[in-house]
Amino acid sequence: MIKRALISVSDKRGIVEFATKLSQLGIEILSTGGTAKLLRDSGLNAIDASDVTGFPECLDGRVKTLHPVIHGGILAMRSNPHHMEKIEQLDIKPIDMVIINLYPFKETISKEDVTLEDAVENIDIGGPTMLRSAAKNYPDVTVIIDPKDYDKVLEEIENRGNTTLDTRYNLALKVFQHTSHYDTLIAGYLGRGLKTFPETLTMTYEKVQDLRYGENPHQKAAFYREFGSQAGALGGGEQLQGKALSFNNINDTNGALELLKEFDKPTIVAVKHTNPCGVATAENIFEAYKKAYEADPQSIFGGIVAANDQIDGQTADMMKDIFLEVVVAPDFTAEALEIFKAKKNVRLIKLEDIKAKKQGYDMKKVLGGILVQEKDDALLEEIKTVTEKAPSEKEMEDLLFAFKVVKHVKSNAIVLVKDQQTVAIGPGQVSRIWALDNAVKNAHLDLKGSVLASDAFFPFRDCVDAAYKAGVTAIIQPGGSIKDEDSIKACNEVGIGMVFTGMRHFKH
Ligand SMILES: NC(=O)c1ncn([C@@H]2O[C@H](COP(=O)(O)O)[C@@H](O)[C@H]2O)c1NC=O
Repeated sequence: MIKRALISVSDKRGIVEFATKLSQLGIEILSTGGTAKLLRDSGLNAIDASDVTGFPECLDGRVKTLHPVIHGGILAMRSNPHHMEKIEQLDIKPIDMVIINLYPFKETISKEDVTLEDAVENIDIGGPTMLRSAAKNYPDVTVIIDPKDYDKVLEEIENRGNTTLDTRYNLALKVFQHTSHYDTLIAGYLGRGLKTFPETLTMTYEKVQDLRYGENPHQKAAFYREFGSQAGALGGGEQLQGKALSFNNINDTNGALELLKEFDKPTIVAVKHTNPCGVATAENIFEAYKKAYEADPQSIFGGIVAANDQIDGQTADMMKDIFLEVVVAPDFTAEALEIFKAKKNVRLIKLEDIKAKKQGYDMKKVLGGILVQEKDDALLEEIKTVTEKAPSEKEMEDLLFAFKVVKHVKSNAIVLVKDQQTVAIGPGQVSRIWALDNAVKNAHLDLKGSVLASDAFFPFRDCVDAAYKAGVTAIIQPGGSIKDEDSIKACNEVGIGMVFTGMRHFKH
């Protein structure tokens, strides 16, 4: 039977209605300062926690409920005669239900002008302490952290005088999930800007949505977002059309966005299975799309297209000729939206700040652990010409374009570019020459006069020889192989200009 409840809430929405029902059910209500006042002002009979503890609330509310009379009342195991004898001796009365929500720490640190003092003052101490006491003693105590649970709990009390053990267990679990989320936000805020990797790593995410399935239909999945600004991330976008995003849509679109952020001029990135299949820069987004499409008209089918400028009617008109899973852009003209109406299955995402770069770490789940590293947000250390011939200015522009793209292709990766357009991409091979051979073999455009980028050094001269055969005139690569001289010699023999960047970009 629930006889006494303690209510202490920061977010007071719905609490008067809930407390009124509890009161009508004959449950005695204890409460803290602001909550008690609200309940009394609403005509309810609420006993101040300070009257129960015999201690006034003090230190600007830092100490209200931190007292053995409160915690003994919550923690005493009703099935343990020693506990019950003890609390009786100490004149502590059981508290059977605890209804709490915490100081708004997350909302406070979300404010742009938040000060450290403000944030610290919004770290709730007494609330989580009571929540933990009540959740630990779930066999006897009902604990509510979420107003969404008010109705279910009321229904059970109305029907049987108490909640079920099952409900109390689930509410307790919810509490520990909530308090660990709350504490992780605090640790994250206080540790913000630290460049070291902490001894223990706690992360917290909030569910955005359940997904229909994961990478494959037999895998269940959900999408979670991290705390903080979603600027430039998919979570900050607005879906204008189409079915809900799938697991693969989110993963692929993310891959497209990361690559797109390398460019300022109007650029299109088309992605398939997280690898780019066509990337192009042009004077406007239509020309860029045309070039990205022509780079590989086969693979773009069913792919993801990301644009860093508004999609207009002309571009939408061309896009509608094939099936695309997702089109993400900072905006769409009214004409473009009208055209896409005929292609209901295309998911359109408006992401205004698509160029915004994200800080933070990269993480990769491995069996039994997680790898954490800084984001790969640099491009190169230097540009050093290592051959007799230096690349021309135009070749240099294309080399840099190619190096930006190859950075985002799964290793081993080779990218060929001509006129700011990928003309061949060789992703994810276990041998570098295979990546090059695949790129050349599957190219849709003429490779004569193209330039080549490699994500890591050439272990042998074979890549230079194959590149020359394909029509490549200049190469960009990190350098650093003990056989660099062999590749340089191969370039000099055929008049290819090669530059080293001093920076490798493996991506797996
Ligand atoms: N210090 C304490 O003993 C204490 N006990 C409860 N609180 C919190 O005080 C808030 C409610 O305060 P009020 O009822 O005065 O508006 C709740 O968010 C509750 O979690 C406390 N405040 C923070 O630590």
